[in-house]
Amino acid sequence: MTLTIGLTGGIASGKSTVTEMIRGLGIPVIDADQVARDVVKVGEEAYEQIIKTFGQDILQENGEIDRAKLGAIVFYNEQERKKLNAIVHPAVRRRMLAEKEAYVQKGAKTIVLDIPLLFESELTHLIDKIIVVYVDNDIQLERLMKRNGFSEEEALARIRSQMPLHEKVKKADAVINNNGTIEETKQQLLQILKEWNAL
Ligand SMILES: CC(C)(COP(=O)(O)OP(=O)(O)OC[C@H]1O[C@@H](n2cnc3c(N)ncnc32)[C@H](O)[C@@H]1O)[C@@H](O)C(=O)NCCC(=O)NCCS
Ligand SMILES: Nc1ncnc2c1ncn2[C@@H]1O[C@H](COP(=O)(O)OP(=O)(O)OP(=O)(O)O)[C@@H](O)[C@H]1O
Repeated sequence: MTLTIGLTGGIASGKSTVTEMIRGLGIPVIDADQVARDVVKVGEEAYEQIIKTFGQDILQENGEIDRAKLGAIVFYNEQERKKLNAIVHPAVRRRMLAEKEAYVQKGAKTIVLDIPLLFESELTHLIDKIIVVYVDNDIQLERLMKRNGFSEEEALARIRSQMPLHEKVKKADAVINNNGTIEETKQQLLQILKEWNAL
């Protein structure tokens, strides 16, 4: 039996930092942000639907989707965001399920699915246990502005487009508090994986 762990949190709460650690332990990770990029590549069905819905203006000169332009639309307008989610999420769900099955077939002991919108996009049925990576609001804002070079307004638009982190914490089987140092975060991760016999 494979243990499937869902790793979630808020934007810039530290999911990628934690998945790096998990990969370092030899546990496979499927990254929903990466899958969401793959399913909108030129020629994919979701790519065509995005152009139909948002027009040619959101394309770069080489025909690829201009993510900054699309982000500037969807993170400021809930209706537009819902339209994009309705196109991208079903394709993400299908591919995540297929990738997960491939690891299960190979007999992996543990798999981690890194899904920022785990609760928002109805993917909880894919997993057995949920870890939420938590940070305080002010630290999240500061790290997001620093990492992406966003203004406070740009960062807040993204944070506000997600379920509040304290609500995600209530739905978690385990919480990693990432307010502290990277080492403190790693110790919490190891403790959880040991408790779940996931190593
Ligand atoms: C709007 C897009 C083009 C912006 O791309 P960009 O390269 O700037 O951001 P990236 O994809 O790396 O996402 C960064 C973070 O933004 C947050 N985020 C992304 N999409 C959404 C969304 N629809 N709603 C809320 N938060 C989101 C997540 O925390 C994610 O980790 C892109 O995020 C997208 O296509 N989103 C829709 C698909 C989706 O929901 N992806 C999330 C995982 S399923
Ligand atoms: N404990 C920590 N101490 C200091 N900086 C940290 C810590 N954890 C993460 N960071 C930094 O905060 C930023 C956000 O972390 P990370 O990219 O892991 O978040 P994420 O949840 O994967 O974000 P996204 O949802 O956008 O994919 C990064 O620049 C990372 O280097």
